[in-house]
Amino acid sequence: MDDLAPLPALATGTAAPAILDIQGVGKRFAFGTETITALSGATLRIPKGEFVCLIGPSGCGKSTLLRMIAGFESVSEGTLLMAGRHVAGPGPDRGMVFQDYGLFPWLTVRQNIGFGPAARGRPRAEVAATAARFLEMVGLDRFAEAYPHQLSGGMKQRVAIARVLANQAEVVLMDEPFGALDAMTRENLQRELLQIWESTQLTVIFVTHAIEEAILLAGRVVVMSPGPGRIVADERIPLPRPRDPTGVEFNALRRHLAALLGSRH
Ligand SMILES: Nc1ncnc2c1ncn2[C@@H]1O[C@H](COP(=O)(O)OP(=O)(O)OP(=O)(O)O)[C@@H](O)[C@H]1O
Repeated sequence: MDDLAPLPALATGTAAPAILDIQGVGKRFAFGTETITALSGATLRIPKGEFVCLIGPSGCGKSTLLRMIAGFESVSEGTLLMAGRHVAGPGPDRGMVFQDYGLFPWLTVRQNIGFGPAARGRPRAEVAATAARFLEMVGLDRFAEAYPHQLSGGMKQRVAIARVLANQAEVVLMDEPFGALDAMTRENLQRELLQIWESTQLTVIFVTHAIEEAILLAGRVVVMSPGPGRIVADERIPLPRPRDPTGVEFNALRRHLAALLGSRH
């Protein structure tokens, strides 16, 4: 792929390669005459198929890390490898889902979902079949010819997820994707996202402020702190799914993560 520069020599160790290998990654921004260190020394090894949540207070560099993985921001220090290759820019193998949906308002739902394959010049029949498959996966067949302004927030977010999947993303990067939705819609989409994740080989990296959302969804929760942004903990969530937020173990994890965050959530 031309957006990922191949390494001169790939490691050939016996361990399964991580789909994302983040080693000592930092990000500095020039801000007027100052330099802001948004992230420092982030190290994470994420195997294919993992569901990882990033949590932490505002300004701890969650979005910055996600944007570097997406290839929207360069890396100031350290190395960031996707499938063994340096990330040098955006690519269809990494899809981003934003809180504000980011749909093309002039395209129908079907056209939004088929946008990536169409833009890459895939044959028309293949684009149509791909769009139909993901329309069905997110339950929006009936709204295929609707425009984004005719959809609810939850439906728009389903389109955004389907668009990323239709583009054959291997890693889905989600930046507080359900933050703007009402509680019931959020719960439905959390459940649907887990179903999609379980039925595919996707790797999901999901940013949230909400401890409960992280424990509901993730196999692993990465806790970050600000000033400068750092990874301060990397916790497994050993509970079987579906998870019960009223359960004793769930609550123990909630208290544990709140203590790590140093706050009273
Ligand atoms: N383009 C930029 N130029 C200058 N500073 C930036 C830029 N982008 C981010 N920052 C700074 O980097 C730090 C981390 O920002 P980031 O958006 O990654 O945090 P976050 O944890 O995602 O916050 P939130 O939860 O509020 O979205 C902040 O201090 C922010 O002001």
